[in-house]
Formats: sequence, C-alpha cells, structure tokens
Amino acid sequence: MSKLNSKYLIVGGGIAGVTCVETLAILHPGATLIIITASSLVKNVSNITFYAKTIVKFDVSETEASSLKKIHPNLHIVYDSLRHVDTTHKIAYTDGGIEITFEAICICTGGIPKLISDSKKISRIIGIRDTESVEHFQEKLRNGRRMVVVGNGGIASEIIHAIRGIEKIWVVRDEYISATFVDPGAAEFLQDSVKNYQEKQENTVLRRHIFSEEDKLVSVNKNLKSAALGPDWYRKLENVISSEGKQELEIIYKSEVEYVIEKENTEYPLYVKLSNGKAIECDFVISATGVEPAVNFTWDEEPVFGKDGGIAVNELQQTSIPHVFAAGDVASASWEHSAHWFQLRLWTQARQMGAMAAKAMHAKINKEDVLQDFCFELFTHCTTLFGHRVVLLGKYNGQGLDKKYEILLRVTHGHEYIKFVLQNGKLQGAILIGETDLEEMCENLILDQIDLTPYGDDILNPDIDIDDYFD
Ligand SMILES: Cc1cc2nc3c(=O)[nH]c(=O)nc-3n(C[C@H](O)[C@H](O)[C@H](O)COP(=O)(O)OP(=O)(O)OC[C@H]3O[C@@H](n4cnc5c(N)ncnc54)[C@H](O)[C@@H]3O)c2cc1C
Ligand SMILES: NC(=O)C1=CN([C@@H]2O[C@H](COP(=O)(O)OP(=O)(O)OC[C@H]3O[C@@H](n4cnc5c(N)ncnc54)[C@H](OP(=O)(O)O)[C@@H]3O)[C@@H](O)[C@H]2O)C=CC1
Repeated sequence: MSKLNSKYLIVGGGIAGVTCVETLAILHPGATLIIITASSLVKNVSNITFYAKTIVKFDVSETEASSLKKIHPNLHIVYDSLRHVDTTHKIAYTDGGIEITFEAICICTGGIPKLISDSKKISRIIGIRDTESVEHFQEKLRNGRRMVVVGNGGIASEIIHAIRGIEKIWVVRDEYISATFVDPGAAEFLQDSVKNYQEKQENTVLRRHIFSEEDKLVSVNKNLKSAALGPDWYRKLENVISSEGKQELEIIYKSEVEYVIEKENTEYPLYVKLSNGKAIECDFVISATGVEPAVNFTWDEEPVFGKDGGIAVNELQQTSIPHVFAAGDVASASWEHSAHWFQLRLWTQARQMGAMAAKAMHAKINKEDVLQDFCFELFTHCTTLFGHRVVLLGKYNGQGLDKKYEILLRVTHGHEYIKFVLQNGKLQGAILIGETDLEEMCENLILDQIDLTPYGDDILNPDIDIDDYFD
C-alpha cells in the first residue's frame, strides 16, 4: 500500500472539486494539496461574464486533470476512487490501495440521477448524468421510434427542446412545463418557442461535436462515472437522429409513472402505466427526475446528513466533523439561508461552494477567521431554456413567501418575459427571459430591499427608463 501526505485533500474532479483546488492554489500556494479524481478529465470554468455583482455566467468544459498542475505546482493528482475516510486519524483510503493523510478534506463527489422506481430492473429506463449515460441514450435514439420523458426540470426541458426525429411523450406532474425553473406564464411563453423551434428545425442537421471525453480515457475506475455533463451536452445527440422520423410531441400534465413493464412480441418493448390511467407503449424511458448526492464511500464516523441525503454543511461548507468539508451536489446547505437564497444543484452553486470550502479550510489550518461569501446572499441562475436566455433571481417563483406576494408581469411574445415577485412593495425575486438588460437593477432592488410602492406599475413600463429612478 503506498502512502501519501497532504495538508488539503480534495475528492472529486467536478466543478466543486476543481474550484476548491484552484482557490487553494491562490490562498496557500506552498501547501501540499492532493486531488483524488476518478476521471482523467476534470471540469473547468472559463469565459466568466458578470451580468451584475452576483449574477455570473460562465462556460463549463473538460480538461485533462494534469493541467491543474500548472496552477498549483504542489498539487498531486491521484487517479483513483475514495473508498473509506478515517476521520479520527485523518486518513483517506482509495480503491487502488493508496493511503492519504490530510489535515483537512473536502468531499466533492457530486450526485447521481434519482430514477423512477422500475429503473433497477429495466435497462430501457435511462438517467442522464455523464458521457457514458449520454452514449447509452444515443444508442437508444438510433433505433427508437417513441420515447417517454419523465420529469419537469432542466434535463427534461433540454431533451424536449433538442431532440427531433422521434416521437416524444413528456409526462409531467405539474400543470405546466419546466416547473423547476419557471411559472405557468413563463412556461406558456417557452412553449410557443417549442412549437416555433420544431417548425424551424425540421430539416436541420446539426453536426457540432462538443464532447471530447468519448475519445479518451474517461473513468479510471470503471465502476465510477465522470463528472456531470457540461452545457450543450444534448448536441451530441443531434448527430444520431434521423431527420425523417416523427416529430410529434405530446405533453401529459398532472401525471406520474405508476409502473413500467417489459413486453415481448409487441410493437414496442415497454409498457408505461401512468397515474391518470393512461398507458403508453414506447422504446425507452428517460427518467429526468432529479439527482441524489453521491456518498459512495464509507466512514469511521458518519457526519450529519441533510434531509435530501446530502452531507450537511454549515455556511463555511464545514460538516459536523470540523476538519471535513463538502461542496457541490453532494452537500446539503444546512445553514440558515439568507432571505433570497436557497439551494439548487447547479454549476453556479457547485463553484461557489467549492471556493467557499477552500477559503474555510485555509482559514481553519491557519487559525484565521473567515466569513461566508457574499454570493450566498442571492440565488442567481443564468441558463438557456427552449432557445431563450433565462435569468432567475431570488424567490423567482415566490418560494417560501407563503403565497403572500404580488406579481408584476411584462410579456412580449417571442421576445421577452419579465416577472417581478413583490412582497410589501419590495422585490423578492424575478424571472427575466430574453435580452432584458434588467439583471443588475433587479439584483440591486432585491439586495437593497428598496420600497417600490411609489413607482407603481411604472417599474416595468417599457417607455420609462427605470434605471433613472435609482440614479
Ligand atoms: C445533463 C446535465 C445537464 C446540466 N446542465 C446544467 C446547466 O445547464 N446549468 C447548471 O447550472 N447546472 C447544470 N447541471 C448540474 C451541474 O452539472 C451540477 O450541479 C454540477 O456539475 C455539480 O458539480 P459537482 O462538482 O458537485 O459534481 P460532479 O460534476 O458530479 O463531479 C463529481 C466528481 O466526483 C467524482 N467522484 C464521485 N465519487 C468519487 C469517489 N468516491 N472518489 C473519487 N472521485 C469521485 C466523479 O467522478 C466526478 O468527477 C446539469 C447536470 C446534468 C446531469
Ligand atoms: N439548464 C439548467 O440549468 C439545467 C440544470 N440541470 C440540473 O441538473 C440536475 C439534474 O436535472 P433533472 O434531472 O432535470 O432534475 P431537476 O431537479 O431539475 O428536475 C427533476 C424533475 O423531476 C420531477 N420528479 C421527481 N421525481 C419524480 C417522479 N417520481 N415522477 C415524476 N416526476 C418526478 C421533479 O418534480 P418536483 O419538483 O415536483 O419534485 C422535477 O420536475 C438538477 O440539479 C438540475 O438543476 C440539468 C439540466 C439543465
């Protein structure tokens, strides 16, 4: 068994782990730092654009783990998987038989798809997380004629938007689409784009090749997967879809999958029974039903876990064991959140948590004080849904406001959808779809809790330059 010593040990090469390494490289360049990564490729953030102080957009790509050495000469990369953590003696053990001592450890092992119940016995029920799972999806798409997509969040929305040439039946338990991110009004706005997009794209064949992982060594340990996919992951699927297939999309609202069974000697191999009594036959099912934290190793002493199964962390990303930290999808944000922040398992938050963990680990080892980063004051998410830029701020769907709020809307069909969520005349959240240019103003209005009552509906009057009010 080989032995290594480190001051800081990071586990996982996703955005959280890599950001933690990068931040420690700046804070403590002389310290010995080890990253355990199950994949030879790690995630990398680039082209960071600030729409406002806390509203950040960036690209996510993959890079060789060895390139991290450029930023941290004392970084040692262990291509292996964490098997066991002895928190008492501060030793981590890997599957490959390496023993690593540490002074502080940060667990960044990400998440795994949380699939509908029959997935364990039916291989035609697929979850999407990494390159391997997309390849599985690709293979099913090649010969598939009809697929059922279950779930109403990010992945389902992206698949419905991007995939053509196959019959799509989208089963959602809400009354409207993309409910994780938007409200019924915005869903209607986006749904118009689904129709327009399908019409526009009918004969388009896209040939962009985004991924490089398939060409290279991916998982060092074949039982482990690589990090969660990057943006535009679905474009990889476009190469395999015939443009001659059927284009139909049927959305079944307020329904869930009751069970799925495999059938022989029938036109379609799967029979899907829904809670509304309806049954669908199809070739395969995509279960885009969320993620669960990946705690795939053992401990001598378990830390406290959050309700969602993640490792509970305080505002410094510290677990209930003081020298053990956690960040990204594996962590459960268990501190008292500020009024306009909540946890959603997203890149932005993986990055923010990874950086926060690094600062707190460094402060702990150097016996310094550290405060939580300002970014946890406001929930922000920039993404693209059905071809539109979407910016979500604060309590954008009135989350936790107990239905005691007002909504102010400005909609220009096909162009922009702006929703303000106001409570006692103050802005609590916003959905900005399209090129609205309102990000910075909304950020300020939410953070400063300015009373907007005197401005009435003018706050969203397109003929008035609202910024003038606040100069
Ligand atoms: C298809 C898809 C599309 C997405 N699109 C978006 C989007 O548009 N915008 C957005 O904000 N978010 C998106 N997300 C969510 C985002 O990808 C995740 O929130 C984020 O990547 C989490 O980062 P992470 O570092 O915590 O975990 P991961 O990226 O999952 O990385 C975890 C790493 O830990 C490694 N690991 C696991 N166990 C071990 C072990 N025992 N030992 C060693 N290494 C281990 C894994 O191999 C992996 O490399 C998407 C997710 C998916 C699946
Ligand atoms: N553009 C973006 O920002 C994207 C972000 N992502 C992120 O990647 C991760 C994985 O994405 P995804 O899988 O779409 O997860 P999400 O958490 O975004 O969405 C999961 C959806 O599945 C629903 N659901 C959960 N269980 C069931 C069930 N048994 N039957 C029917 N519906 C169910 C949820 O409903 P309910 O809410 O009612 O529980 C929710 O609508 C998430 O963290 C997501 O935020 C992924 C793709 C794109």
